[in-house]
Amino acid sequence: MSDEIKGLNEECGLFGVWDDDHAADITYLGLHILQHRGQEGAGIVGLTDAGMVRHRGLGLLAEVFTKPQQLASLRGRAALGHVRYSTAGGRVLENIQPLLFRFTTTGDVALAHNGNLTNARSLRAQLEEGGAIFQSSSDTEVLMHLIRRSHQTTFVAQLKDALNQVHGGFAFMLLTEHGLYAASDPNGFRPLVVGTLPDGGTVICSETAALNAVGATFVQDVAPGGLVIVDQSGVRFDHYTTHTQLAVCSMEYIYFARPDSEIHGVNVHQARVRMGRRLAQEQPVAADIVCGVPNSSLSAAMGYAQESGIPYEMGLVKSQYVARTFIQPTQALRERSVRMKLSAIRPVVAGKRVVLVDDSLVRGTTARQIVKLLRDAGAKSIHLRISSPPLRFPCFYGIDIQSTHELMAANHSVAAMRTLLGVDSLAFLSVAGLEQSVNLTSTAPHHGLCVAYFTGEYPTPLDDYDATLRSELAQLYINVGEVSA
Ligand SMILES: O=P(O)(O)OC[C@H]1O[C@H](OP(=O)(O)OP(=O)(O)O)[C@H](O)[C@@H]1O
Ligand SMILES: NC(=O)CC[C@H](N)C(=O)O
Ligand SMILES: [Mg+2]
Repeated sequence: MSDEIKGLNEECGLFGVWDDDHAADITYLGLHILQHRGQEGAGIVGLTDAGMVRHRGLGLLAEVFTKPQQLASLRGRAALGHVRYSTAGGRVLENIQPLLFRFTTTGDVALAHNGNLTNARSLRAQLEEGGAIFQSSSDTEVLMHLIRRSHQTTFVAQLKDALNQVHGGFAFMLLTEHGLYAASDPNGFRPLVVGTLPDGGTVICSETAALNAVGATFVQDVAPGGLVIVDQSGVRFDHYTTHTQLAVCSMEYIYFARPDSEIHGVNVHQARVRMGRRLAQEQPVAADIVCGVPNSSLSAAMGYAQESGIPYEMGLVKSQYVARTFIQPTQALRERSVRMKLSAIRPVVAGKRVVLVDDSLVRGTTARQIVKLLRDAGAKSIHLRISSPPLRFPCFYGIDIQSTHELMAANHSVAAMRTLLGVDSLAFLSVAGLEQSVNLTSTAPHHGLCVAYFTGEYPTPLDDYDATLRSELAQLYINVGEVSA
């Protein structure tokens, strides 16, 4: 499996329904709202009168479900869906989730996962040694093998046993004939929420935006270490461990999640506006206009403009029909899609001193292209402001950066990046500024956020990834303090 671990992928979206006649259709709609979380593949398993039926494929949801019959065949009172962006295991059909396991004695199980397991490689090696035969190369599958090998006697006890053996980032959902189950890792890295449908059914999914879209009412976030069990007796909020410490992925607030979602009570758009405001306080500059980089930085740009008093302008336009660049799998594809995706509005930027606000700088592809666009359109000066701290360390909990090699800020000082990007000034939000802007009500370190990609402080041991990271870091230029040049 190690050869197949990709360095350039990110997260996934989960959506499950229990006890509604339209479970599969609702799941389809919910996945559509979560499409931004994964574009490599999609799948839905429906619990039908004829047992569990699955339809899955590579590509966007609309590319996978092309005929009404594909969805109709999944109809029943429960369903589980997934949109994938791989973190471990290749972009091949057998890794597209939900994974479906057929058991003639105990009934079928569908499994879906958002996150990345840090000890999957070593667990798999042990399991294979013991005779396990895997059907995929994704990290996700180890959970099912651990469930089946558990000596506990009930499914819930076996599941808890298995959840205590996997490490890293996970929001897991499982569907059986008897219930829908959802679990969050002990740090709650990835978002996962529970809602109620108008007719009393239950929805569990990655983001509240998907609850809203299907008319469900938010009930609560799945707690770190929590296990939610939904079956004929209702919804139970249980847990598999009490050794927990909230460390929500801060990149969810910065970039991944939809602005209309709420994670642990914090609206994503409003958090981004506060990041922009704080950035304006920390890194002011004299300029004529503030422009965001559509889409994800528009909230932060608005915040920067509000706080600085510099007019907010639409300097860049985005084509609606090009997918997110950050999660395109190769550098060549990323560069091409940035060019196809954005263009400058010449009369807005010509002759102006522009504060360009983006939410993150990963490889620098987007910023390099935009600077060129703005210069070509006649901008007088460009002051790039990033509403997150410099990304200098990889993530092993589900974001698509598993190596320092591709991180611009891990390989260059802020001053060197300013020159490489061709901007007049460059500055980032501080880690404290980020934490206070998100403003989670948590007493955990970093106000309940994971900021490992900025500070190198990982909330958990890195298991299978530890040795590689250490050797990479030993070779790097990293000066963690500096945020402006
Ligand atoms: O430094 P880079 O490697 O270019 O990556 C960073 C960029 O990628 C993301 O945008 P993306 O275009 O993926 O999505 P968006 O349209 O939602 O902002 C992010 O918002 C930055 O703009
Ligand atoms: N991005 C994700 O959450 C991916 C889930 C899982 N690690 C996979 O690669 O399929
Ligand atoms: Mg962007």
